[in-house]
Amino acid sequence: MVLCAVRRHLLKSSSSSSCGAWARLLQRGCVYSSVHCSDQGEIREKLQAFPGGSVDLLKQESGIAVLTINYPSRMNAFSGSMMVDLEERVSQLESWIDCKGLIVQGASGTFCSGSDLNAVRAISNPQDGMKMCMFMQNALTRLLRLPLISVALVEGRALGGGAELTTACDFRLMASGSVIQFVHKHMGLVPGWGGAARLVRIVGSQNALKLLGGAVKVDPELGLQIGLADGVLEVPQAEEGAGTLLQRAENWLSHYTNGAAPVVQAVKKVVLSGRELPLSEALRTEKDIFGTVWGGPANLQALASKSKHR
Ligand SMILES: CCC(=O)SCCNC(=O)CCNC(=O)[C@H](O)C(C)(C)COP(=O)(O)OP(=O)(O)OC[C@H]1O[C@@H](n2cnc3c(N)ncnc32)[C@H](O)[C@@H]1OP(=O)(O)O
Repeated sequence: MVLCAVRRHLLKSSSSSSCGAWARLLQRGCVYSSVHCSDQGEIREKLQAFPGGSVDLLKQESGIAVLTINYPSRMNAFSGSMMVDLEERVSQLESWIDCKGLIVQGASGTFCSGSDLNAVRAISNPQDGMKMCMFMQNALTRLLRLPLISVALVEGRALGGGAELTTACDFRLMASGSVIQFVHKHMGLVPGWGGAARLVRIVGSQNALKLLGGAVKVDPELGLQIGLADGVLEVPQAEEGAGTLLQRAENWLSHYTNGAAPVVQAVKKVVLSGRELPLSEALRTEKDIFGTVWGGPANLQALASKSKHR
């Protein structure tokens, strides 16, 4: 059922060169099945009862958006309303036709300290916990499947659900002094927002077992060593200005997002299909996505310019 859903997303989107078709399909609902999604409205209402902070989206003309987890007084922990915010921002990104890239960051020098423990305490009964878990799994799976190239810019701490959020991006950039830590075991938990499944795919099962079993603090050096981090950025000196780290992340990301939006989106889609579909279906989907860029404006322009790849 999961595979069918993924293939439907990819095939439908590849039959149209627009990002909108892809977006509409994803917006239609859930990443798994209607069973998991039947309670979305109910849990959304419950989550809204735990307000505080916000998740802010800035879409830029460059095609790069910035998503900011913003609740500094709680180290950017996710309140209930922020979980709903996140899902809404993902919907907005799904319908952004010119999207190419996304930077996910935390406000005020730290990434995200997971779920808001005050909200967690209040909804600690198993039924609501499961619904919240599925709500966040759904939102983060859709985030990772966006037809753009995303990077988590980790400054300060990414703890618990914050660490899981980093794995819902294509890349992770760690600022000097930052830490990613799956603290779930210390909380008597395991990841439930899809973070374990994604972590295994990023660092392999041996490393994932070590990180989860030992609640290991991953600093930039270890992050690079095991492949959790894709790059390390020096935190700028105060006199260099507050926006500089973000600018550095934008520069880093631009290596992958330079070029025409349909081509960047197609790159993400072929990689996504390779990652999520069995080989025969991935090959068919790749062919269909190829068809959306073959003979397109960027392809014709490249052919006309007789470019050499030296
Ligand atoms: C999905 C599963 C999950 O995510 S479970 C949640 C996992 N996260 C955690 O357990 C984080 C718990 N918090 C901490 O370990 C520390 O607060 C960290 C983040 C290391 C920061 O320490 P420190 O720099 O000393 O600041 P502090 O403790 O004084 O925190 C500042 C204020 O922020 C709050 N805060 C922090 N994290 C959360 C959280 N997850 N939920 C709710 N509130 C949080 C602290 O309580 C503190 O608030 P206050 O100033 O005492 O009112």
